[in-house]
Amino acid sequence: MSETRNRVDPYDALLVVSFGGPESDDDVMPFLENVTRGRGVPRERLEEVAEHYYEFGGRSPINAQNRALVANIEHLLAEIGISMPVYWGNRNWDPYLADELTRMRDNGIGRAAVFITSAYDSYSGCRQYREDLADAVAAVGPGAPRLDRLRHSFDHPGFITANADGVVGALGDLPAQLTGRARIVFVTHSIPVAMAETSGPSGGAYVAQHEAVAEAVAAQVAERTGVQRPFDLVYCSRSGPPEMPWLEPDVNDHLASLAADGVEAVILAPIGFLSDHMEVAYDLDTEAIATAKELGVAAARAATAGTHPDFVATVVDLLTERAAVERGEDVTRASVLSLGPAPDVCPAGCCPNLRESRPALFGEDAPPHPSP
Ligand SMILES: CC1=C(CCC(=O)O)c2cc3nc(cc4[nH]c(cc5[nH]c(cc1n2)c(C)c5CCC(=O)O)c(CCC(=O)O)c4C)C(CCC(=O)O)=C3C
Ligand SMILES: [Fe+2]
Repeated sequence: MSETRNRVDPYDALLVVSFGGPESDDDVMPFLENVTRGRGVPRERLEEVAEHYYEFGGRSPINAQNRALVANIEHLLAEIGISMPVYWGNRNWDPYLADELTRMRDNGIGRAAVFITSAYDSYSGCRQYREDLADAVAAVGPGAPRLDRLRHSFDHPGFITANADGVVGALGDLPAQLTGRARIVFVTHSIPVAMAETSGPSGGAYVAQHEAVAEAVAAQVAERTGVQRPFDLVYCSRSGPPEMPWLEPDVNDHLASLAADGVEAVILAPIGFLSDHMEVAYDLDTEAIATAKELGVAAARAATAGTHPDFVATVVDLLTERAAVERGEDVTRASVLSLGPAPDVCPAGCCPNLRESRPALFGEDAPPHPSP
């Protein structure tokens, strides 16, 4: 059967699943303790990160971004004639996953699609969400909605275009005489090298996916501006104990080496973040921008995919795609990278938890749904 893409059956709802963030000073430490429980993050690192949040009044931008994303998805669904509720739950802060699943159950939601606000493969960006969802479903028990995870969005044309738009927009923020010479510095969250090496179905997916996105975004920017700009992929927000290797170079060190090479202007393009998280607000907009200023390098930050219309449409497209798959139709998957698309269902052992074994949804190794 060929596909019909304006339908969402068999799903009763969409659940947006995110990281969560604090909204006041009093939330900050309990939030950080939730995030780092059992993760071996040194106390000094926690105190340092807490200061970043306090500088912003204890409020991360992430929740407001997610509320806006949900509102935009609801709006687009209504516009294309689909009536479907959209829920939102977080791994690390209110509204928590189990509470949201309980609310869905009470509203009669039997089956829901899950959009995770993380575009790439890694334990932190994929399996950790899947494990926390398995815990939340088990906590709700029989009657919890059945969940299917939408595939990762990194290779979707809407994600690439949203990020290319961000870079083109930021070029306009640089002094006019420098835009032609600006280098694009793509930035993502650093992760432990061991996590990167084991990411995805056969390892190395985290870096490979980011490299492919960087190349595609840079190509689109070149096409639109008529200037072929050099680009790099670098990392921010390193955590963990100092003796543990994490992905490098750090964005600040990289800016110093670019300055030493005579680079006069850069665009910081946070392709690793779907919206303006604290890493973007602090590590890039505050810290890296200050580093660039000290070095005498002109710098502007590209917008994240956020609520860009093409990205909102990406979420809805992934939803209608998966719904068609579940109805047994043959689907065409929008994908612009030679790597993609990522699978709907993760192979067993994909993005492993290197610390302990926990049940995770959405994989060939997923536990059965609690029976009624
Ligand atoms: C790959 C990745 C993503 C992208 C995928 C995704 O989006 O999920 C991501 C997102 C986020 N990370 C976030 C915040 C934090 N991450 C931390 C710690 C860590 N992140 C890691 C990786 C990632 N993190 C890792 C390997 C650690 C070390 C501890 C561990 O192995 O788990 C810590 C502890 C303090 C510190 O160590 O920095 C905090 C506070 C927020 C919310 C920001 C806000 O409030 O706006 C978001 C969206
Ligand atoms: Fe993180």
